[in-house]
Amino acid sequence: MNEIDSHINIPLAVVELTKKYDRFVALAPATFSLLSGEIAILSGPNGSGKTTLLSCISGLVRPSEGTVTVGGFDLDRDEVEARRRLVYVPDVPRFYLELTAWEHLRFIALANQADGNFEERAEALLRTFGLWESRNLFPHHFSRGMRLKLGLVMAFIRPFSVLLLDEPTSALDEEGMEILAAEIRRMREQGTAVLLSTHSPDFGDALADRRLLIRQGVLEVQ
Ligand SMILES: Nc1ncnc2c1ncn2[C@@H]1O[C@H](COP(=O)(O)OP(=O)(O)OP(=O)(O)O)[C@@H](O)[C@H]1O
Repeated sequence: MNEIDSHINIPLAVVELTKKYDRFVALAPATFSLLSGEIAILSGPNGSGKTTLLSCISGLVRPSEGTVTVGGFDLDRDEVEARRRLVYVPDVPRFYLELTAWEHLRFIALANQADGNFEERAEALLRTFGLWESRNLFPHHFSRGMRLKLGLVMAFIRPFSVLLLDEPTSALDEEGMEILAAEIRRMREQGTAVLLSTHSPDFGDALADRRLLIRQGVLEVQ
């Protein structure tokens, strides 16, 4: 394997990623990479920088310095290609007021050219997460847990090689956590790299191939 191939085979590479708000350092230079099929659990106290790290990697928040490379594509220079390979589920997913749950899925699938077999895949995912009966409702009428589940289904309806999840367990019941853990294990088998923040030690222990710990913006890779 040459140098370029080995680089492309690393789904996620983060180098010296830094975020400052004025003089406050929310994320000190952070460097790590994830291999294909690797699950990394990100933990740390409230306000330590977990969401900041995930949102900088996802491209939602612009870092002050550093690079993010997804499947060999630089998030800054090749944004479209990098974003095609990466999906981010925030702890509080946002929805369009005008669209039902089903319409959200169709919209995401179309936008990502992932409409092959759409109806079958959407039904299977909605059933898995217990949202099939609610598919024609508007997500702003959903409970917090249902919203998170729809956020997950919206992410999983299209292809990706890197999955970022911000505290998915905070809104899920016991059964929801088991369903999510099973989905994540299935993705690991398919080679997806997963970075997941959680305050739940049990959930993290059940899935972790690697641990990332963040304290006061300083990332420690274990
Ligand atoms: N837009 C912003 N402007 C200024 N400071 C911010 C901004 N966003 C985040 N911060 C600060 O950055 C720090 C890290 O916040 P972050 O949301 O990343 O923490 P977290 O580890 O995800 O916390 P929690 O576990 O409570 O969700 C906090 O001190 C927060 O106040």
